[in-house]
Amino acid sequence: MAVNGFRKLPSLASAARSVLPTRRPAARAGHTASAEGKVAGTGQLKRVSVEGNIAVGKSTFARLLQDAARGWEVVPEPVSKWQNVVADDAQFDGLGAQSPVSNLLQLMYEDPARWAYTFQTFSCTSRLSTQLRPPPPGRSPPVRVYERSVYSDRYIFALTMFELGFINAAEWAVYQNWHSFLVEQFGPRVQLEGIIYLRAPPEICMKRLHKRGRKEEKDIDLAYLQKLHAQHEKWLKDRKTRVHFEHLKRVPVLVLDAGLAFDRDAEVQRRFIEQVGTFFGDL
Ligand SMILES: Nc1ncnc2c1ncn2[C@@H]1O[C@H](COP(=O)(O)OP(=O)(O)OP(=O)(O)O)[C@@H](O)[C@H]1O
Ligand SMILES: Nc1nc(=O)c2ncn([C@H]3C[C@H](O)[C@@H](CO)O3)c2[nH]1
Repeated sequence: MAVNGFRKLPSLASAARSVLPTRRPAARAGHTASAEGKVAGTGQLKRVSVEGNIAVGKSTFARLLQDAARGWEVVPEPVSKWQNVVADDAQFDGLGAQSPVSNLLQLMYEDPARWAYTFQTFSCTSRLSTQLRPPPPGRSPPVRVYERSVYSDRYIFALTMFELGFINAAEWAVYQNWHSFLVEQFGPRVQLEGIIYLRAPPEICMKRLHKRGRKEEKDIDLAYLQKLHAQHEKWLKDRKTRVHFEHLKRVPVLVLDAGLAFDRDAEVQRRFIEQVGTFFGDL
């Protein structure tokens, strides 16, 4: 039975109240070509994450960037890994694929008090491996754009799960120790040179979430999106979240108004690409 733990547990309610060939017309306008040149000229890989609330449009925006300039490579969030957790010793099906043992995303939404900690350890390691993955052969893109990062794993989601009581004090201490240790071990390889914050009211995210209709998310309520929104604002707009990595304290953040129709309005797309190009160029 899919009972939504986020609604069921009282702690939530109370806590929550308190680059490829240029293809698109926007890119053909010439903005990305010059922006791309600026970045490419530095000869150094820049790593940027796109952050924002659930369903704000990160994947949609990432596709826009991917299509905009040859030197921008988008690395998607590894959601399907969370939906299809495979054990190392899993059996192979007749077609040579490993059978998934569970859908951790669904478990986490159904019973967050039981699964939030497990989810955060898995989401974070899968993000780490995504961030460490080398570029495709023959391509050394000047800008890699990640959908979320090991930093939002901690400073948005794990922190929220702790504040809502779904991760207990012992689990939170273990997670933080483990996160700091791993991130410090990988050092510059998992650092970000910039962050793009797609910012929109939670009510808009709720509408988009319903429009997308991902089955695991069907019972997410507005209070949860409001809580995540406040966490994003504190970290990326007010810069009041206490972060534990020196480079992250100074990382430049580009805030974009994601309430706009950047999914279909060519003028908004052109403006966003131009702003992003300038931002990348300045990193
Ligand atoms: N600017 C926009 N205006 C209206 N609808 C949008 C906009 N951007 C995205 N959408 C729609 O909103 C839904 C969610 O978008 P998308 O999957 O890109 O979100 P996301 O931020 O990547 O989600 P998640 O947090 O789950 O990774 C999709 O149905 C998409 O078509
Ligand atoms: N608890 C939790 N921790 C995370 O680090 C995290 N990252 C993403 N998500 C959820 C949001 C979308 O439903 C879906 C796809 O983004 O996965 C997370 N949930």
